Amino acid sequence: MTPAVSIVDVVKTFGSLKALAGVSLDIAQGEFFGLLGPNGAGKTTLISCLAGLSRPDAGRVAVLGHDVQADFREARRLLGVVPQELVFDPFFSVRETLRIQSGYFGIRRNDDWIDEILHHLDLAGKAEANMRGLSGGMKRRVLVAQALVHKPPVIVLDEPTAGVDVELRQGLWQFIRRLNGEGHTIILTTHYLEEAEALCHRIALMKQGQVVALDSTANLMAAHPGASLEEVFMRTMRR
Ligand SMILES: Nc1ncnc2c1ncn2[C@@H]1O[C@H](COP(=O)(O)OP(=O)(O)OP(=O)(O)O)[C@@H](O)[C@H]1O
Repeated sequence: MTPAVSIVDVVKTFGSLKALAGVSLDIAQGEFFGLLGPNGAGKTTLISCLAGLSRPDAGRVAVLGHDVQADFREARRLLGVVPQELVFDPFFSVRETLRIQSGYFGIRRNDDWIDEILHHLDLAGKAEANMRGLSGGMKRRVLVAQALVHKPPVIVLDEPTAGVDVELRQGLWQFIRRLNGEGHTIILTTHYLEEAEALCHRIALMKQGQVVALDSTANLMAAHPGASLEEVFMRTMRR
């Protein structure tokens, strides 16, 4: 089966800094995949290359077989990205923001799906509120909603729960799990390692632009009996 995501020998430099020093990784369709690593490891840079927002110096990235550079529109359509940074037009309401995002993908009359997403993200009561009036955690949930408007088969979440309270985090994971159960591939970066441990089938640990461990969550844990994923992470990073 075509991988959901195929990353081959990707290098990305910023001046003398190698943010990605040759990363290769396949993520299968339907996986719940964790991309973990300390600040500056290269996770967001890799996601930017995947989303076509950043051009690698070398290597190839494809989404469901569509090359991100050569076939950008199709690759982008297959991908939903929840970015780390909160960037919005403050004058639009939540619903308008989601309608505009739907329009980018050529989707009209998307309100049934928009309402369903808003319901699952506990934002239904805020549909007509202006973005500038939302709290940080609510804005982050709108970012998640924005990534889902076009029902992408591959969903990338870059630290989606930063600043989201415990109850809503649970609701968010329930919804993401459901989407995964329905066949969507999920790629998650997070610094909450207990979340990654509970959710991800397979994990890549990144350090200084390289993948330093890549295995099923069960195998990673079995190699360090009695240790939590946080301890496995710390030991791997110290090596
Ligand atoms: N546009 C840029 N210009 C210069 N350096 C950059 C740029 N984007 C990223 N970097 C550098 O590349 C390295 C990898 O950054 P990246 O944001 O990918 O890390 P990360 O693993 O996502 O970290 P975090 O967990 O803090 O989000 C860092 O050293 C960062 O400073």
